[in-house]
Amino acid sequence: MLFLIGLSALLFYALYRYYSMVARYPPGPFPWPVVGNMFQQDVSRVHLNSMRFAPSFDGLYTFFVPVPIVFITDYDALREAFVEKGDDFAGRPDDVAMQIFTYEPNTGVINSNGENWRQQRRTSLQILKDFGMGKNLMEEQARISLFFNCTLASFILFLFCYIGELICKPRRTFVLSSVREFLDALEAMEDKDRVDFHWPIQLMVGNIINEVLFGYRNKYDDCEKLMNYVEDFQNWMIEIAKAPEIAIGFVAPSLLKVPFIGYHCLTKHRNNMLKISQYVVDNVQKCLKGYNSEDEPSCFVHAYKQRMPNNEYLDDINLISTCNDFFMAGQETTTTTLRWAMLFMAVNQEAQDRVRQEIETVIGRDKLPRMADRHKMLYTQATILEIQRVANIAGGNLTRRTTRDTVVRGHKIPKDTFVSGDIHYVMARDPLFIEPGRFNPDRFINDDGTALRKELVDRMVAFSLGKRACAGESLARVELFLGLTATVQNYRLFPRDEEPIDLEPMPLNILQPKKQYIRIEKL
Ligand code: HEM
Repeated sequence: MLFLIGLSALLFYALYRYYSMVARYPPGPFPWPVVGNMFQQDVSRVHLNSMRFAPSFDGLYTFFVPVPIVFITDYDALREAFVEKGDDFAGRPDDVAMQIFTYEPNTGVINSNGENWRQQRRTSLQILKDFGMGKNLMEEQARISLFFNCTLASFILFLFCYIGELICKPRRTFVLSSVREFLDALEAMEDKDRVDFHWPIQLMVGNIINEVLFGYRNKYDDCEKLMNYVEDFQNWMIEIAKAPEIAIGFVAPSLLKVPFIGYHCLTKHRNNMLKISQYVVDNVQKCLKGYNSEDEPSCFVHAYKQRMPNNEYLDDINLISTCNDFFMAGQETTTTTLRWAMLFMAVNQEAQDRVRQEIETVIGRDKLPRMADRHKMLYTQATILEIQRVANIAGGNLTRRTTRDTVVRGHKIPKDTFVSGDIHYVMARDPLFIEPGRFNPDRFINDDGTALRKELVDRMVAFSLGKRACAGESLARVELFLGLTATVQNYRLFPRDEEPIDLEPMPLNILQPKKQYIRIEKL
């Protein structure tokens, strides 16, 4: 009897402790002791979890798997957390997933923390900017209008500066060269009635990041190593998604120290990642052999190396890890979005015609589109926003970690809590997206057709928000714009009569379309 009373008291105390812990987090679906909400989630379709749970809570909820993760599902709450309280949400977890994915602990951009992350991210963004990604590419427009407005003296000064810059800093055309090769590959296809865009897009995007990082492109008929990297990486992602044993590392990280458990839950998967990353390591090392500190850097590796003497955080391991991050993050995301783009264009003939009409008016048929043209192409911009919104490729966003105790929407969130900014849910369910399931680029354009609707553009959060938002956004935007417009300028895309297009994504972390074919017609 005494034993039973003692056991009940212990049980009661354990329950009290558990639910006291639960009460420290924002409310969410009821968690059961020990297992939390683990059995309430759809592991293969994590992006659908918030569809079930978010409507019952006020923009954020906690899910225990069994460690607590706070999901932020409302745009304003996401802004409050990631932008207004950006520093509080700028951490990444140091959990088993991060150990599997990172080249070395706390190196590179995606998974590092603190000052090392800040320095790697800042340096990478500066290098990309120097190479003309983002703003610089768009400056051409401003220069041309300056040409007509200035006085003679300032015009001569401007001309000297402009020519000087052209000589010293030759404008790189990483993206355009790869887009041209992509069009050549389409041209060379014999059967245009049955085109799978996967590999042509994958190689275009892979070559762009390859050239940015290592200074060279793979020829289409000699790119086995790049293709192996892509295939191995995809298989590895599928393997990880189907490896329930990794969950042990989340539930009881201390068990990872036990050799057998540690090997199966962590080391085996990590070793596979290191094998795949050998492509990046080899390329970085090859690139470093050709480095000369006196030369103008022609690729990311050289530019990073040149900065090393002036920054104690920049070293060879961080260089490899950062290249690894950019190579990984820079391929599947943009490739998947462009693959969806081609399918949406084939399904939505009217939208495709309107994009082509705009290309013909602004650019014509004879030259390839440039980023500078984008500002005159409102409908095309709206179409790309809508493609990203409907494709909604991030099944689960990268997890953040709170760096201190903080508050969102009046709910306390303790330091070191894992947080997921549920960008998938925001793009699929924000009330400003009327009929969210319908592909409708016009939703992004104001009533008189003169500008984009800022409040909706802000809610297209595919690149996430705040200090940890996508570091490759400017490059990705260039790839999406040039990849899509160059295709539509040169080809008409149709569904095949005998094969309707399937817009249901595959259940992976990055929501890819299923393998399928469309018909293209040269213009
Ligand atoms: C359509 C294409 C892309 C999409 C939708 C996308 C989306 C994202 C998202 C959602 C995140 C996580 C942000 C967060 O923690 O809240 C992220 C992070 C990141 N992305 Fe992208 N991305 C794309 C393309 C790229 C490209 C082309 C590169 C590299 C060239 C890149 C490099 C990175 C890096 C390095 C991070 C980590 C940033 C950090 O932790 O500071 N991404 N991206």
